Amino acid sequence: MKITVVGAGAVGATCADNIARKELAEELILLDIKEGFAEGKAIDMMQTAALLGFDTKITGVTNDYASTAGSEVVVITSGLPRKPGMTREELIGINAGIVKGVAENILKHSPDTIIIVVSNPMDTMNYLALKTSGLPKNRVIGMGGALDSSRFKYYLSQELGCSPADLNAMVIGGHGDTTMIPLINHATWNSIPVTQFLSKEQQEKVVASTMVGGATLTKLIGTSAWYAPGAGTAAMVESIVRDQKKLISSGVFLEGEYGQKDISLVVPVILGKNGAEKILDIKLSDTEQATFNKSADAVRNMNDVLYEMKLV
Ligand SMILES: NC(=O)c1ccc[n+]([C@@H]2O[C@H](COP(=O)([O-])OP(=O)(O)OC[C@H]3O[C@@H](n4cnc5c(N)ncnc54)[C@H](O)[C@@H]3O)[C@@H](O)[C@H]2O)c1
Ligand SMILES: O=C(O)C[C@H](O)C(=O)O
Repeated sequence: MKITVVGAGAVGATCADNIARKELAEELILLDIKEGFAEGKAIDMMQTAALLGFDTKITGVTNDYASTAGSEVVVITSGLPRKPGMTREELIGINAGIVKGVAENILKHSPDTIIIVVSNPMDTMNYLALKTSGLPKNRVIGMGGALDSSRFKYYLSQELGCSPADLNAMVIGGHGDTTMIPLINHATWNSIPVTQFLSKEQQEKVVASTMVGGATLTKLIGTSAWYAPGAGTAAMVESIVRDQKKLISSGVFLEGEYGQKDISLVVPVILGKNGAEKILDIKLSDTEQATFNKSADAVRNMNDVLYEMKLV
C-alpha cells in the first residue's frame, strides 16, 4: 500500500505520523512545496521507528509528484489555515488555486487514487477536487465530519461526565462554523439517547460548542488545530485501506440524497476499499432537514465563487 500526504504542515505531518504508527501503508510519501520541509519531517518521523516499532517507510519530497506515483490514497492538506477571527470560507481565494494544482499533479501520476480533501473551506475544496480530478464521486472524499463528530463526543462527554468512547454522535451538513449540524437528537450514550440526561440548555450548549470547535482552538492556539484533524483523517484512511466499512460522516458529492445535487456536503458514509462506498440517506426531522437545506445553500454560494474564479 502506498499513501501520499500533500502538505507537511501541522495537519499533514500529524496525519502522516498517525498513518506511520498504525502501519496503514508500506510506503508513505510526504510532499510539500517548501524546500526541504517534507524531507526534514519525514526523517524526524523515521527516527521514531526504532522507538515506536513501525516499519512504514516515510519519504519526504519537495514538489516531486513523480515520487507519489501509484498512490492508492492521497490526502490533500496543502493550503493556508485561518487566523483567529477568520472564517474557513475566507481562505478560498488562496486555497482554491493550491488545491486545484495539487489535484491535477496527483492525477498525472496516480490516476486511480482515492483523494481525501482536508484543506479549507473543505466542502468547496472537495467539490473542486472532484471536478478537477474527474475521478468517480466515491473516490473524492472530504474530511470534516470525522473531526466535528469527535469534537461533538468530546463536548458531550464533558457535559455528561462520561467516557467519549461510550458515545455515538454524528455531525452532518457543512464543515463550517454556521453550516455544521450536530445531530443531538440521534446521539446516544451506550444506546440510550443523550437527551434523557441533558436539559435543553445543556443540549444547546454542546451543539453550539461543537459548531465553533475549530474557531475556539484557533483563538487559543493562533492557528488551526492539528491533532484531532490529523487523527480524524487517519481514521478515514484506515477504514479505506483496511476495508473496515466504518460509518464516518464525510464530505461526498450528492446526486439527490438529502434532497441535494451537484454539491459536496458532510453526510453518513460507509468507507471501504472503494472509498465512499455507500451514502446513508437517513430520515431527518423537518427541523433538521430545513437546517440541512440552509447549510447546503451556504455551501453552494461558496461553490459559485469557484465558477467566478474560473477554476471549474
Ligand atoms: N477539514 C478539516 O477538518 C481541517 C482541519 C484542520 C485544518 N484544515 C485545513 O487544512 C489546511 C492545512 O492546515 P495546517 O494547519 O496543516 O496548515 P500549515 O500551514 O501548517 O500547513 C500547510 C502546508 O501546505 C504547504 N503548501 C502550501 N501550498 C502547497 C502546494 N501548492 N503544494 C504542496 N504543499 C503546499 C505549506 O508549505 C505548508 O507546509 C488549511 O487549509 C486548514 O484550514 C482542515
Ligand atoms: O477550524 C479550522 O480553521 C481548521 C479546521 O477546519 C478545524 O475544524 O479544526
